[in-house]
Amino acid sequence: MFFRTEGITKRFGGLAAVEDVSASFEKGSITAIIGPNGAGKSTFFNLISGIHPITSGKVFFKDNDITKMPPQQIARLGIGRTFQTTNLFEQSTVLDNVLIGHRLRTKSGIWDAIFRTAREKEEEKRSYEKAMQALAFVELENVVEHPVSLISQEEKKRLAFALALATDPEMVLLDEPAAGVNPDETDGLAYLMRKMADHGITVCLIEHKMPMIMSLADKIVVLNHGKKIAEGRPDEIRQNEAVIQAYLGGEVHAPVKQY
Ligand SMILES: Nc1ncnc2c1ncn2[C@@H]1O[C@H](COP(=O)(O)OP(=O)(O)OP(=O)(O)O)[C@@H](O)[C@H]1O
Repeated sequence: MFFRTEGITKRFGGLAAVEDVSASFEKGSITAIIGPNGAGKSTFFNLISGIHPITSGKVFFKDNDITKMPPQQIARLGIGRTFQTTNLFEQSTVLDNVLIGHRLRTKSGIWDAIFRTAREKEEEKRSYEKAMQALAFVELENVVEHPVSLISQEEKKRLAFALALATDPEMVLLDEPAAGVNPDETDGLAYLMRKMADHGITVCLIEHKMPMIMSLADKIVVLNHGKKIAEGRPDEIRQNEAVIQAYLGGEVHAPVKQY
C-alpha cells in the first residue's frame, strides 16, 4: 500500500484526540477525512506529517516506517501539505510566495547564501523553475507578479496548492482547501484536486463541504471522537448508520455535485 497508518493514537493529557486509527490511501487516489468538529481530523494530519509525535501506532509511506521522522524529513520524502492562506505573505508577489516557500524547504547552507556559490545559484534556478511549473499547474500564470493582497480568496487557495506542489510531492495533505470560497469557486478547486490525482499525486483532504466531498473523493474516512467510525466510497458512507448518527442525519445527505 502506498500510504497507511496502523492503529495510530495521540493523547493530549487524558484526552485521546486520535485513537487507534488505521487507514490506507492508494497512489493517485483522493481520500477525504471528515467528521464533526473536534473529531480529530487536524490532529490526524499533524500526526502523519510529523508535527505531533505519535503516542502509539505506526505510519508507513511506500513501506518506509516514517512514524518517528521529523516534519522536514517527511516533507523531503514526498509528503507535502498546505497551510492556511493566512500564512501567505500578502505584500509579496504570488511568485515570491512560492519561491520563499520552496527555498525554506530546500535552502543551501548560510555560506552558500552569503557567497552565492554555484550551488546556491543552481538551487535558485531550480526553485524558480519549480515555482513556475507549480503556478502553471494551478493556472495562476497570469498573476505571478501580482501582490497576494490583490488576488481573490480562491486564487489564494490555488496558491496554497502551488506552495505544496513546488516541492514535487507524491502525496499532498490539504487542510480545508475550499473553506471560505463560494460554490462556483469550489468547483474549480475540486477540478484541481482531480487534476493532481490524475497526475499520480495522492491527495488527502480534510473538508467540511459535503457536496464536494461526495462527488470528488474516491474514499472517505470518517472520524468521530478520535476514532474511525467508517471508511468507504461516498455512496457507502452516505448510507452508513454510524455516520448518519454522528452527523444526526444532516450533512451526509447533502446533494451530490457532479464534476
Ligand atoms: N495541541 C493540543 N493540545 C490539547 N488538545 C488538543 C490539541 N490539539 C487538539 N486537541 C484536542 O483534540 C481533539 C481533536 O481536535 P482536532 O483539532 O484534531 O479536531 P478536528 O476534527 O480537526 O476539529 P475541527 O473540525 O473543529 O477543526 C479536540 O478535543 C481538541 O480540543
